Amino acid sequence: MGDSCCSTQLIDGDGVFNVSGVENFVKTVKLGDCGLSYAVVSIMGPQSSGKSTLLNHLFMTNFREMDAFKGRSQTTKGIWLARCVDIEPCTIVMDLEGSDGRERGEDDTAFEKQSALFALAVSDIVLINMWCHDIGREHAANKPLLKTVFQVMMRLFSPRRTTLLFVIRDKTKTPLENLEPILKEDIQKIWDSVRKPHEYKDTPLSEFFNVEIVALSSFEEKEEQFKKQVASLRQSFFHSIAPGGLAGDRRGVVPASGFSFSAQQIWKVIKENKDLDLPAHKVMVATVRCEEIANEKIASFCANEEWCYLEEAVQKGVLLGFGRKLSSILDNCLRGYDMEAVYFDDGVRTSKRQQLESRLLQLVHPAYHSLLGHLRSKTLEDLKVAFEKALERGEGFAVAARDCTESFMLVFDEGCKDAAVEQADWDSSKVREKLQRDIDSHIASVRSAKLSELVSSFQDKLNKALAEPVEALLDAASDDTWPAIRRLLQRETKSALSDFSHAVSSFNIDQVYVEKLLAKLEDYARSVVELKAKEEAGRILIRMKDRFSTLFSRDSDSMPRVWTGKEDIKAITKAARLASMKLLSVMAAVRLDDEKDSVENTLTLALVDVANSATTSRGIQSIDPLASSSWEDVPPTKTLITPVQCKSLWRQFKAETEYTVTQAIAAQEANKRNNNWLPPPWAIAAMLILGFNEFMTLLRNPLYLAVLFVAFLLGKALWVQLDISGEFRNGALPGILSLSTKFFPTVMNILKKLAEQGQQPVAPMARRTPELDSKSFPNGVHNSLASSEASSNVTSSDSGAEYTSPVKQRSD
Ligand SMILES: Nc1nc2c(ncn2[C@@H]2O[C@H](COP(=O)(O)OP(=O)(O)OP(=O)(O)O)[C@@H](O)[C@H]2O)c(=O)[nH]1
Repeated sequence: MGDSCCSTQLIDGDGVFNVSGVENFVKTVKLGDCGLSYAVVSIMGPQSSGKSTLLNHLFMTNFREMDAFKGRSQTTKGIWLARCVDIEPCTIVMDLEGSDGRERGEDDTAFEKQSALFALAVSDIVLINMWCHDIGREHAANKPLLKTVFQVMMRLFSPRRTTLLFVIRDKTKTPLENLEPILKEDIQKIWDSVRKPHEYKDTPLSEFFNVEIVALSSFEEKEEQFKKQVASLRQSFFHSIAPGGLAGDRRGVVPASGFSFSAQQIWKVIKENKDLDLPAHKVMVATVRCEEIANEKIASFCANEEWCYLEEAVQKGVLLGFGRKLSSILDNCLRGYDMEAVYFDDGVRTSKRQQLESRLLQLVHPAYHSLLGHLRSKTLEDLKVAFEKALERGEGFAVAARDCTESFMLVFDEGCKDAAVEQADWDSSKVREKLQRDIDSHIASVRSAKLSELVSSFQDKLNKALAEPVEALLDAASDDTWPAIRRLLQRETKSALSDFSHAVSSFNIDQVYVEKLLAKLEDYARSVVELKAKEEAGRILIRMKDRFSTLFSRDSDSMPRVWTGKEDIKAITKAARLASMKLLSVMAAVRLDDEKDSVENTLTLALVDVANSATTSRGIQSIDPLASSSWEDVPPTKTLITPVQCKSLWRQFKAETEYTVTQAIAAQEANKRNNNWLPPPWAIAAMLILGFNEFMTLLRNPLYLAVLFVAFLLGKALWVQLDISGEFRNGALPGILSLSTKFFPTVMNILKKLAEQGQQPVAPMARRTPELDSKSFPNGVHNSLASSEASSNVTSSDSGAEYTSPVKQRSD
């Protein structure tokens, strides 16, 4: 109450619109907040007809009035604007420059027409100020004005009814009831005389205008009455926008916040002398204003702290309650728009709202998208951990995979629900599909890792179960070797495959793949055997030699052989070689498929029987069956040792075992020689019979006996000193040569020692007698005794030697 307001010039005398002034005015009187609840009043009338005076009394404004004492000259130039004080709803009033202005000259009616059109376009109520005495006058001052008003009204295309309130000034004693018909007749005449467009030809005046008439006493002469009448008139402006009020027709009213822009545009169109299509104008104003409001809302949304927080938070990770919070901010923003744009054209408002909404959603979509991205990756990471734990707990792979997938897809769906913005129907299915794909690929990779782990653990088991037994079987190399290996392979493979099938059943993988894995495992088992066989084949020569020397050097009870001379070395050698060849034939090929081959026959024929055949068919060129790089009935993939390799191996084997046989033969011969030392028994018997007399003589003669004893001692000393048995260990010839060089020095040495001992005194000799046992004997005796002990130890402990030298045994 009681707010007064300075008037603002809306349009100056030169027709320039005061944009900033009006905007300022709108802000000051808070017109923008009024929506549609406001009324615009304007006043037209001849110059100096007391318009400003009337407005100031009627609305308590402060338009400039002419000083009564200075005479009647123009005070109001252009159009002025003020807010009516204390009138509800908010009413603004425009004071127009007086018509028929002497200042502009008679012909300058352009501004008059323009301002009249402007007032009609903008106002709900137009006051037409006229002198009472002009009523019924042919050349009344207001007639051209009215004509102008009616003419321009046709150009507004306006569907609204404007109130024309005729204010009759300086009323006379003639009652209004008498004046009113005359005035209405005048008005009708003017209306009729106005040229109308075809469509309005028969349109009655009442369709465009609501004509009201009021008469006031003279302000100058009857001021009190004037004031009373004005006060009464003021009452009609209260609630003027209510139906039936002076501004009751609200059609086409521009919302208050658009008033400034609307007035500006209307004036622009009028100045350009174009037709003023008010409905189109209204849409245009609505479009511009709604756009402005939408822009303001977007700007305020961008600056919204809560939104800024959300936007920043979703860059870092998942944010709970995102959808709810964002929806609420968006809702506030849209509601703000609705409130401000509510009075603008429905169609425009709605479409601008949609645009605003889609712009806002566009603005927030990246945040939503980023949130979904975080949600997706977090869900995937959580699934990985949970899946790993489930597997560690021992859950079946397929069950764990299904459960984890289901539960984490549900978590993702919940997250999507939480992130969903009410205003948008964004589709999260693409992200969901991506997550599903990621989960599937993770599970697939874990599955393949677990399967290969499983496969390799079974391979390890197979390796353990097969490698060593196969090695042992191959080492034994007999006719049953390969059948035994086949049985072993079959048994172990069967058990491994059955265990593997059971283990793999929890993976729920398709049967074809399972078959593939089983086949892989089966192949692996075979490959273990094949590899082992190959490895053993690489050591065949050592194995053959081992076997040979074992069989050759030990008897059937595994006792070391002593080559006494009775053994059939040839037969033993043959048997040992045959056994070694058996090894070769077993190792020559991999025989996992129970097929028969002729490797052994070929080898026997070519290697063992070759001597026989060579002797029998000497001179006849026979084809060597081993002169080939492949066996007749063994495929190359299964061949471990080719025939030609067998041949070369056999040659090497024979060469390297030759020495052992030679040694054995030598040992046997040496043994035989040792056993032949005494003459044959018949010779001993003959000697005893024939030499009986000499023998008896010798026994009877102690001197002969002493000589014989000394000769024996000398002989024994020579035997020991020369180590005759040792010298003959390496053969007869080297022994004889060695003995011949050592014989004389040794004899001399013994004689010298005897001579030295003979010269020494008897007493010391007698004293030293006890030591003689240990020192007077040549070193060789002790050495021989010592070495005999040592060698007996060696012989007994060195049971693993290739063979025990019979020569050595004899020396003991
Ligand atoms: N006779 C008469 N004179 C009046 C009345 N009211 C005001 N006047 C006088 O008319 C003169 C002009 O008054 P304004 O109110 O300035 O008239 P106006 O129409 O606004 O004038 P312009 O703005 O120049 O067109 C002043 O001297 C007033 O005292 C009235 O009711 N009767």
